[in-house]
Amino acid sequence: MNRTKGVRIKVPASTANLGPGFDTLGMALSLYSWVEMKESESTCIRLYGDNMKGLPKDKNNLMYRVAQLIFDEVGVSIPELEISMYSEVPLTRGLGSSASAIVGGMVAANALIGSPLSNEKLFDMATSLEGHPDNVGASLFGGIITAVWDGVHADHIKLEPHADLEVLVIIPDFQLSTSEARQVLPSHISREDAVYNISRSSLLVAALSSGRFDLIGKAMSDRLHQPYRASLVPGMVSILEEAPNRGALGVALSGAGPTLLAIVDRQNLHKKDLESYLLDTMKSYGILATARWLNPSTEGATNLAIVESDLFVDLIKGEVEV
Ligand SMILES: Nc1ncnc2c1ncn2[C@@H]1O[C@H](COP(=O)(O)OP(=O)(O)O)[C@@H](O)[C@H]1O
Ligand SMILES: N[C@@H](CCOP(=O)(O)O)C(=O)O
Repeated sequence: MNRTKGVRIKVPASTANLGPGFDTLGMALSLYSWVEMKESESTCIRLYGDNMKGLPKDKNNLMYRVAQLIFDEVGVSIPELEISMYSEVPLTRGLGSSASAIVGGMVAANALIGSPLSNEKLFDMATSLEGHPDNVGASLFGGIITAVWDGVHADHIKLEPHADLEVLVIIPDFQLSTSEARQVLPSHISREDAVYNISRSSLLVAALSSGRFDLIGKAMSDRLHQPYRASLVPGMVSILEEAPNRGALGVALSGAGPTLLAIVDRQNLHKKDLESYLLDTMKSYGILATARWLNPSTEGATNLAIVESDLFVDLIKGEVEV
């Protein structure tokens, strides 16, 4: 087996669901994590930047655990690893931090042993761990992905985001774990609501593929998860209703929340007004939030260069180890 000295991977964050595509649609975003991994005499995990605060730095760390899943799958033994990670992705805000860590750890571990596993196999393993393919698929493949998971295998098709699509995320200053935001969901839904979502999710994929910006707003409406999660995200209901009148092409809860996402036409001249409206509305509900203008990331983790390196420090530009 061809083992390289060390590997470095860049992984995009993600926004899952895009409204109606619960557990199905995802889009990679230009907010990144970097993971460096190499064999070591004893395990050492270094985490850089405020977003990494509180995460375990021993063999319980998610990235170490997913790396061992890869080695077990291939039948190699590398029990001791040096792993470094720097991430721009805030934790538990609905921007796919866990998906980034899973994908980053898996792609890095696979690369470390000469990439014996295909991207499709990594996708199956990552989906099995995360429980749904939307956010891991976006981080792994980039672009907009539509995915299906049958409990064993995940299939996907990647759409190239239109060059005029820009994304505004409003990140509240509180955390909401995906597991908590899934607990409020009902286990059964009516046929009417199922039809409502199937039709809009299909329309959204078609609108995104064909550049029909005029239909994105209508297509991003949802009855499967957002109404049930509304009580967890103050201000969300007002924003979902009003943001399309303030210049958003469409608006949704990002992943399991609490971040809200607006899809915007890059040419829109009133982007600043939209941002102010969203921040002011959150504030009126007592929520402080940060706005970030992002782009869809067309490249996923697997498409970016894997380099030999043992100088992670180059990359982190003075970020402090936490
Ligand atoms: N770099 C990382 N290393 C280890 N664990 C991580 C990392 N990033 C995220 N996690 C785990 O994922 C959890 C957040 O996942 P989740 O609740 O799904 O929210 P998110 O929307 O950010 O993915 C964190 O509390 C932590 O347990
Ligand atoms: N489909 C999932 C997506 C969760 O994404 P995350 O980025 O919030 O972890 C859900 O809506 O629960």
